[in-house]
Amino acid sequence: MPELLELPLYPEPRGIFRVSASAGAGKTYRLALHYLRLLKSQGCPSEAGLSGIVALTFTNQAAAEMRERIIYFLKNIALFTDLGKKLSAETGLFPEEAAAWLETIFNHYHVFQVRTIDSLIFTLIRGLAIELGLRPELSAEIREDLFLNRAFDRLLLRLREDPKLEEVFARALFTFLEIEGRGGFNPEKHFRRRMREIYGLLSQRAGGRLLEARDPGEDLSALEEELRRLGRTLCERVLSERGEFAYPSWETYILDPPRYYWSKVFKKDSFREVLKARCRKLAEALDGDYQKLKGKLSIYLTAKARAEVAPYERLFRELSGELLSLREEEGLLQVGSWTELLVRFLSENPPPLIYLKIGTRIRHFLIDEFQDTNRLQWQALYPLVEEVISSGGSLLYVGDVKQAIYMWRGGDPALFFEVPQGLPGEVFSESLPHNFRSAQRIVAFNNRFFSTLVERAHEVVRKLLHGRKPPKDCEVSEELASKLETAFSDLEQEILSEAPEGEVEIVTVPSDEDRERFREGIFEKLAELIPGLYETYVRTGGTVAILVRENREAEEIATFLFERGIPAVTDRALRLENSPLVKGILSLLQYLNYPEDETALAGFLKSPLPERGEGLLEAYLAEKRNGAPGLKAYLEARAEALVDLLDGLSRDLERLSLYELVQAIVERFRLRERFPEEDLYLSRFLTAVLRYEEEALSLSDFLALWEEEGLEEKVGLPRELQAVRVFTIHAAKGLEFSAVVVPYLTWGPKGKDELVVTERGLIRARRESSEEVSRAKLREKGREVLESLNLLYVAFTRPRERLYIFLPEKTRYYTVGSVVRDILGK
Ligand SMILES: Nc1ncnc2c1ncn2[C@@H]1O[C@H](COP(=O)(O)OP(=O)(O)OP(=O)(O)O)[C@@H](O)[C@H]1O
Repeated sequence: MPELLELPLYPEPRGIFRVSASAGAGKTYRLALHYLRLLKSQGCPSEAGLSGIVALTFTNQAAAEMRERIIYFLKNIALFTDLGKKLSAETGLFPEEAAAWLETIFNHYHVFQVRTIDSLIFTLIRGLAIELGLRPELSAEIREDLFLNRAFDRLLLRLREDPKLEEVFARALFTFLEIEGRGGFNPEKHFRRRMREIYGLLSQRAGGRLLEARDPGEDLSALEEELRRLGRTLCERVLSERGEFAYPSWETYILDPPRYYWSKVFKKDSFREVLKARCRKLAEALDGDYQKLKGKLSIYLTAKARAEVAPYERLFRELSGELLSLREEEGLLQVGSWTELLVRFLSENPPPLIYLKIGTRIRHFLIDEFQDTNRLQWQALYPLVEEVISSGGSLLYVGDVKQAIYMWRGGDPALFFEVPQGLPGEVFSESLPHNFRSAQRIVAFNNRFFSTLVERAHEVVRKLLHGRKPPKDCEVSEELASKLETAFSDLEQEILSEAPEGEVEIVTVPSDEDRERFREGIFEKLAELIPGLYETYVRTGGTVAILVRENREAEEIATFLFERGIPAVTDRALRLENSPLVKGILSLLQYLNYPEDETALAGFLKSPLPERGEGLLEAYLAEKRNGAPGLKAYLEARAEALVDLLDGLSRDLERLSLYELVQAIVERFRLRERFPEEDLYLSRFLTAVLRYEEEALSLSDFLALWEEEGLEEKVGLPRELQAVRVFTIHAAKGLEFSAVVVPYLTWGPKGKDELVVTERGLIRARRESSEEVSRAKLREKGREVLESLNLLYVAFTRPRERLYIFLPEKTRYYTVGSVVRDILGK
């Protein structure tokens, strides 16, 4: 099979190219190179040539990096640097051609199609708005949580006039409070959150497809009656034949199976184990009845597991209806629902014109990180790719199924190998054997570690699924282990002899049984390690990353480093709340939104925004004890200029956008001049505000949202930032760092949420559930097992030179930390 780079450029490459390779093998690099070769194949640089090549990535960040990489390569070729010479030889592009393409890109940036899959799908939807029954000006894309909140508010408004809805709502609330036993301090907030989770479960986890409306169907009380009748008959026969139960209480349980469903008496293989040994004959005679009872109980438990949470599904349907109305009335479409809408349309109609129109313009597709694509996205793209291939174009897709970490969002790594099926073109597969990223010792360590993991796949998977004492046979474990073996089969990489030696260090930390000591131990080690790494790498233009599983852990570590004077950023934000200025602006916004809010006013006074605010506040508090008036009245008497300024801002609220308002605050309090060291924070905050504003939020919407998750605001980090990066592994996918520390090896499958989506819809799985329900739950947990191991792989393969793994001396539960201990023989 020819290698991609050996394929002739003339005529243009046609067919399907698949590159699968382990981490750091140069997949993304290869994709960028291929992009350049495709430019070359277009002949004279032109807008049409540029728009005919579409490179798709998974996240906005990845798209931005890909664009940068392509431009960087072209610049190097144009300037004929050493790298440029190499690239020129590999791509066939001459310096003057590269310069001309650069100019074309800058002049026609809007057709420089390096974008996310979602954004392409949205373009398609917009092109089909009329056919889809959407408003043609459809443009606002809005975050799902926000969108759901609005749909939820609309539901609440309808409650009073719609008794049917009221009942649906009341039942869902009952499920939430009574059956699930949730609620907490602020039940409304938690209920909304739960409905968002349910929405996620039902729409995304189910492969992105919204489940059809359906009703539980089974009549629970009839089943209960039937179970009691079967139990009664069985007991009567035992007693009339002078039989005796092994334990007297079992008689009570058998008489009322719906109530005592959890009892061991329903878990025996045969009735012989239920009666005393002397009743063998009788037990054999009644075994058929016992099995029948058990079978019925299982049907009942499955039905119950459904019925208990069926109200959620009904409310979910109402919520979906509201989303639809929002879509129709306001032309809003939330992320995630686009694809479903398009796929549904495609399945009911012949490939629409837009596909043909776009399809004839696009000549080549390139897709990165394909292992995280979900089936629905692929179904939406398929007609377009088919059109491109059958008209002589190409598809190049790259990925690594070991790095599939978005299965929880419907990502389906099995797609990777299914893609060519049905596409009308020749298939070329290639794998890249070398590791270009990591130092020798790191590649050797990962080769050894993960191949041992594969050798012991069955044991590892069983323990992760069931704990340290797993059952001997478990169908789900076997399935998972063989999936793991297949995914990791091509894992070993060749080491480049010119790569630096590098280092892998296992750092022992206390057992995680005592959470507090464990945490302290980790922080102690970080305090020893990070300053040195900061000096060696960050100060000299390199990067140091601490990779964790949860955002919460990232926040905690970043704060800890911050307090020790080491600049640290998380992938979510430059810890905006660390900035007293941002805090002050938020208090002021709160006050402007609701001028009765004296706490907000006090917060603003305490912040560095007003020059003598803190003094004023202290004086006020001292006087207040003697019955002074409210804070605002106090300020009116003592700080007239400040009150005028506030009133001015209140008036501005009417005419300025949110972004302009924040800018006005920055200017009027001269924040940039007074606090130059906070400039970065202010810019970041303004960027975040701008993003929120694009979602057309009012000030109060903005504040509500910020309170919930503003601190998690994702704003791209400046590359040149001199700070330790504390990232989640999800955010670090595709990236690389000079040194990587993995401090918390505590993750593993949680299997925590009792709700599982099955073919039958939403069910509630508990320990005593029927076998069918338990298996569904176990499969769901199995997905988490694979994802946990893939996360380990992604984390260990990010460093270029040094890798530090913090290994707990002992672990309470069987987690990835235990896997590492087992594999390393610790
Ligand atoms: N052929 C090559 N020559 C020189 N450097 C390369 C080559 N291929 C890749 N690299 C470098 O190796 C590093 C890893 O490459 P890249 O990010 O493309 O790998 P990847 O396979 O996409 O990794 P991952 O799957 O972990 O995201 C990058 O720094 C890249 O510039």
